[in-house]
Amino acid sequence: MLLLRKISLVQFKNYTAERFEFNKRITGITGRNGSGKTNLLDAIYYICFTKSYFTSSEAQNTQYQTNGFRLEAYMDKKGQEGKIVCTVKDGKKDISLNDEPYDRFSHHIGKYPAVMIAPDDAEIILGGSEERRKWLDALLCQLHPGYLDNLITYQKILQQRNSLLKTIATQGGNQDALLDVFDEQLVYHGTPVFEVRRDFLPSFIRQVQELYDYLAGQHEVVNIQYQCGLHEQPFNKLLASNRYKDMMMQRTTGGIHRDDLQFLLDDHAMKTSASQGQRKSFLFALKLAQFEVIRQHKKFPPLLLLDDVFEKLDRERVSRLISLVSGPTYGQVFITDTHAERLLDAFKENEDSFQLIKMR
Ligand SMILES: Nc1ncnc2c1ncn2[C@@H]1O[C@H](COP(=O)(O)OP(=O)(O)OP(=O)(O)O)[C@@H](O)[C@H]1O
Repeated sequence: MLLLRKISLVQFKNYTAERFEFNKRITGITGRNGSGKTNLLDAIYYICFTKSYFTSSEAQNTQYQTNGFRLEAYMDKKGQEGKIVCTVKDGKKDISLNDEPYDRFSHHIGKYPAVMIAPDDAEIILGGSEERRKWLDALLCQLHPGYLDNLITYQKILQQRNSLLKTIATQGGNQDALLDVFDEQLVYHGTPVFEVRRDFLPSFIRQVQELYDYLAGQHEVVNIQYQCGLHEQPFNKLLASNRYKDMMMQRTTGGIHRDDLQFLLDDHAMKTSASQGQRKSFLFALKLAQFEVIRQHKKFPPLLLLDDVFEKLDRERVSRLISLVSGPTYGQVFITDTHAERLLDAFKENEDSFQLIKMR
């Protein structure tokens, strides 16, 4: 079992200095709008992923008029204590586990897995392909240790290749040899990313379907299609055949950075055809299936962070969700709501494992 025992937040968003202790499996967090419920979930997400769920800007995570923040958390993973400290000061970020600083933050990710379900998640369906890649990558890097390193290196090489393409366009000259080197590196780091994405989806979609049917209370066929140029040809061939076009466009037009996922409901694009309720059910199914694969892979349940679910789902779906997450396969759950009574009522059958935190 993975349990977050306590966390302290200093100058993190609206928290000047605050400590929270968690002694039950399920923690309800209540308080008025803007009182910091989501920010507390985000701090928990931060110590698991070394970054905020909501923003990549550390300035936005830092309390206004200050120059940094500090998060300190104590985790219990299968009986072993882990002290995680994240600090950002004057733009410099440090993360340590049990007082050992990390050289690369990517090495922390996956050690303390978590799944967040938040209102903005609709962007996974409605937004651009980047949103879907971000979601998939955040999941896969918790399962495959080398995945994130490959992805980071791939992005760096991609940037270098794109600036070389710009230089060629403005200054001319033959840079085929250097492009060959970049291509080789893109293939080396990009192909394993493609293979992990491709192999992951078929079994994942079965879990999404099961959860969708359960939450929606009816059967509708959902599907995820993985769109990638590497289905048709190996990466080196794709880059070679695109080279002329890339030089014209001054950017790399094919590769795993262009991948997308097509979400389907009864064979129609979810983005344009599904109702709001169907989209919400799908998103929850997607996130809970994510939870399930991580649980099976790690052999313990990740933390589950549920933000504002009462506002997002109708009563029936909420009660199915609550009975699911109260069940034995779930671990520590954090759930926010503006109404304390609604939380107490939802978990009244689990009151022995339920703790309520009230924000001031
Ligand atoms: N960098 C920051 N410095 C100080 N305060 C911040 C910062 N970023 C956000 N806040 C404040 O945090 C508050 C929002 O907190 P949060 O989103 O956690 O509220 P909430 O309790 O989840 O609200 P709701 O019920 O509306 O979802 C706002 O009052 C906002 O001004």
